[in-house]
Amino acid sequence: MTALFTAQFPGRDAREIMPGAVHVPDWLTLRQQRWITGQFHTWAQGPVPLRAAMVRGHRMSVRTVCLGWHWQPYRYTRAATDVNGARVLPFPDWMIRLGRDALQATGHAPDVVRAYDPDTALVNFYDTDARLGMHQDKDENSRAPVVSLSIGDTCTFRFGNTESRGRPYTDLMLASGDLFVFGGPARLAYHGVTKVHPDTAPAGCGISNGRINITMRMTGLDG
Ligand SMILES: O=C(O)CCC(=O)C(=O)O
Ligand SMILES: [Fe+2]
Repeated sequence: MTALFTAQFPGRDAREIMPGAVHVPDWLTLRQQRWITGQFHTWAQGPVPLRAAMVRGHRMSVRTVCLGWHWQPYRYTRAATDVNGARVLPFPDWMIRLGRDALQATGHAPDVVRAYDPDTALVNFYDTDARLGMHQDKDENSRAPVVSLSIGDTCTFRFGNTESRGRPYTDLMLASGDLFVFGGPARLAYHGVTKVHPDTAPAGCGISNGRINITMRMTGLDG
C-alpha cells in the first residue's frame, strides 16, 4: 500500500490492482446507475452528438460524448471542431462531488479529495462489438487521478503498466456500478477494453444492451 492510500477501503471487495489503481465493485446503487443513464441519453442528443472519433485514419468502435472539454485525438477543446463545431455541455457540479466521493472511497487523503476538481468527462458507449485498444490517458496537463464509472454490460478491462502496451497487465471485470480509480504511479498506465460481455447488464441499471463508461479527469487547462 502506498502513502497515497491511507484509509481502509470501505468497499466489500475493493482491490488495489497496482499502487495507485483501485477497483471498487458495486459502488453506485442501481438507482444512481439509472439516473446517470438518463443523463447519458440527454447528453447524447447534443449540442455535440455521440460520435466515434477517427484515430490515425480509423474510426473507433467506441462512441463518445464529452462534458466540460471535448476530447479529440489528441487534445482538448471547448468546441467540437472535429464533429459539428458546437460547444460541449458544461461539466455538472454533481459529477465533481461524485468524483471527490470516489477518491474518498478509494482511500485518498482529505487534502487530495478536496483539491480534486475534474473539468472533463469522456462518456463512452460500447455496443457488444466495441473494443478500446491499449492507450495512456495523457492528453491532460494535470496528473490528478482518473475516476471511471461503468454502467450496463460487464466488460473485460485490461490494466497494464506505464512502459508499454504489453505485459505485465491485469484483466479484470468491470460490471455495472463499479468504480475504478487510477492515479499516482498508475496514472499513466496503459489500459483498454478487450471485450464487452452481452446480456450481463443487471435489471434496473437503466440500460439493457451495451455499456456506458464515464471517465472524469482534470485537464489542467484554462479557458
Ligand atoms: O471504458 C473504459 O472502462 C475505459 C475508457 C478509457 O480508457 C478512456 O475513455 O480513455
Ligand atoms: Fe483511457
